[in-house]
Amino acid sequence: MTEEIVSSDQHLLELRDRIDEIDGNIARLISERAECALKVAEVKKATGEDALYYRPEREAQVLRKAMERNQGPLTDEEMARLFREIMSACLALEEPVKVAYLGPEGTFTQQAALKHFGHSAQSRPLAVIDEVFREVEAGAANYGVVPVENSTEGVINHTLDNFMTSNLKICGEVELRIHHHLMISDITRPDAITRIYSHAQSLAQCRKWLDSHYPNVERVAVASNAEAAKRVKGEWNAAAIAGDMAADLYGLKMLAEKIEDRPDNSTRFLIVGTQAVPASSDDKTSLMVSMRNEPGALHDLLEPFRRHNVDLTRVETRPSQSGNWTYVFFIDFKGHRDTPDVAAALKEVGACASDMKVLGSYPRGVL
Ligand SMILES: C=C(O[C@@H]1C=C(C(=O)O)C=C[C@H]1O)C(=O)O
Repeated sequence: MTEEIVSSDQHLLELRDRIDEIDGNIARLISERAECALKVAEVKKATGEDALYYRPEREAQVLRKAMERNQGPLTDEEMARLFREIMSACLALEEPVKVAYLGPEGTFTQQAALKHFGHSAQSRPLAVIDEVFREVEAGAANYGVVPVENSTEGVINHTLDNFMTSNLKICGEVELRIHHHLMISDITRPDAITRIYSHAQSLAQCRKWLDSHYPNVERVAVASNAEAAKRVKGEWNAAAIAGDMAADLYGLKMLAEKIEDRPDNSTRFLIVGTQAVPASSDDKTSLMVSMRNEPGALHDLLEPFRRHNVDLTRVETRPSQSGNWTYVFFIDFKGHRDTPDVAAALKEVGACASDMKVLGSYPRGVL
């Protein structure tokens, strides 16, 4: 018995010694990698004032390689997440990247910003989507993160409409699985809830769950689900629907977890900036087009994509801001604008459109 304990203790010590040794090696290699990144910064600086330190296409390639190389036991996603943070720290050594996101703190957009840029980025919450665009246009932030579509509730019109007046480009996308929880504060009486706060989108994504569990409770739409979490702090008869980050931030208790109606509920976010991103070999392009209001216009618009084998991933229509009953199409497709098939399709669409703007070619979301 005692002998067994001694030998398992001994085994544990040996394994921990081995882990210490491996950690030493990892630390040395990470430092070596960071030295390399600093040298890359010098090369970039030599290109002049407007040197671009953050390179979305290269980061996507590094993450994809981390996943391809992985042989377990960690999952590919877990491995990529670790590399995400290493790169984030290396980039911060070159030049800390400044990111504006649709706040306040604790929103899913903040979670998306962290997922895309890692924790070494300097991030700043802004109150509305327009402000995120303005902050990047003014150069106060290098990039902005805004939601663009939800798998249950559809498009976020405000984001699309901003592209009609803004010159910003899309530099990346990030997808996030959205889990909503019903949460309460220390003073809330669970049996006396008369009001549930959340963002309108989140209330809509949990509509069926609310209908069956809280059919007679008032649903109050507020500016964000972080704001909902904040309000619940001081109310004994209210609950909020929000995500994990908001619960942590405001120290709330979960009353029911993962209450979204669809288990695959996810939101896609865009990274907006001023740079044109080179091809990463697995890219998407977003396009904004207006057509003359005549028969067959939509067919003429889509036909070149079919002919050049370009795979459309999304088509949205928004009323144009220049006249009644005229429309702007937002089209996403696979491929980079510099590749021959995409370039040929774009040229033909441009010839029949009354107006066309390529919003950006960017790496497909990796994580
Ligand atoms: C090191 C570079 O700069 C940044 C940091 C990267 C990294 O740590 O791998 C990758 C791309 C850039 O955002 C580079 O451009 O290669």
